[in-house]
Amino acid sequence: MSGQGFNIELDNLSVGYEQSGAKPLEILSGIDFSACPGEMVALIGSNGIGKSTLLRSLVGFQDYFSGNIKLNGDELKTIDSRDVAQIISFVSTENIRVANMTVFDLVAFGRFPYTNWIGRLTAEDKQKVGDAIKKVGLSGFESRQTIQLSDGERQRAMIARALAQDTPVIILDEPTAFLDVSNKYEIFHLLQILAKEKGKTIILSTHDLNIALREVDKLWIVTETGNYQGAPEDAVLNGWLNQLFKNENVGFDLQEGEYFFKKDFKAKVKVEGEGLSLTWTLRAFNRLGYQIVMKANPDFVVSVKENSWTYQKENTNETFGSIYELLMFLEK
Ligand SMILES: Nc1ncnc2c1ncn2[C@@H]1O[C@H](COP(=O)(O)OP(=O)(O)OP(=O)(O)O)[C@@H](O)[C@H]1O
Repeated sequence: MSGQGFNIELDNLSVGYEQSGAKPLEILSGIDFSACPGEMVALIGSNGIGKSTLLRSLVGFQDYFSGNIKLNGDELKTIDSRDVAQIISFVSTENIRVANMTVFDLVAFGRFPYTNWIGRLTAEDKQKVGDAIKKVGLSGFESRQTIQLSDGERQRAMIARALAQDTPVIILDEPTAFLDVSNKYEIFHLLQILAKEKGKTIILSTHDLNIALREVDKLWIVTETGNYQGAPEDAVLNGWLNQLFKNENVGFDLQEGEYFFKKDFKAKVKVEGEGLSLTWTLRAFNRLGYQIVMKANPDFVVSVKENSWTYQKENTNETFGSIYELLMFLEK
């Protein structure tokens, strides 16, 4: 199946949980999303909105209530589970706590849909396992026990297991949750290469919105008021990202392409200068809740030169050698 690309279509899908003695608990409904081969999709939404529930339904780990999940036009429910394992691999936060075994054996588990009943690996299986370990940057870790790995290394090993499974669709639930920022970017980049070079359909849930906005082809957005899909730039321009959080203090900066926390302004500042020193001085004032003004009467003015920051207010004129010193002066 690995050579064939797969379209995924969710049509008026409703997902949730059966509850004994009570009516079923619907978590998400009216979901109309799609993804095609070569596309990397990020599923985003606030904590507890139902991202994991949706992904678990998508891989067949739990039943959905109504609507359709179609893989190349075939309803997921009608596909044999062994065949599904050759179409979709799944990396979840739950199976991160794996039993202790070597990295090689963990990744080799990815070959289970192809091995015979005793799970013997062929030379081709072993090569795919080795390639997957190399791709996630874990060469040299093959015989390391999984309990001797950091959270980030274990996360990479789980991704390698999905790569070894060599399916046309890879679904990952928060694959970058435990990683530092450089590793987050590397994993996004690696998945993007897999999508583009191998035509895989990749769907991942994430809270790393700023990275997702820069790296993925499409967003699936679930909110309390509606569900949306489109390019990250469509999401920004249509205001969908503003609906993600109930917290009215969190806003989305359309120019910067980043979320920010709304604060009451402390004072109005006019900042003069140029280049990177100016950019980062403005960032610092933003962070501390100063309103930056161009024309309105400022409460004070700061002039920025390469390595000096001069504060001017009425008769006071003070020069500082760093942003930190300037801020200490202002905040005291
Ligand atoms: N087995 C279960 N039975 C009933 N409700 C559940 C079950 N598992 C999760 N839920 C509920 O379903 C809702 C959605 O949970 P889910 O884990 O899908 O959210 P999520 O968007 O992935 O959240 P997060 O970003 O915090 O990981 C939550 O209210 C959760 O409490």
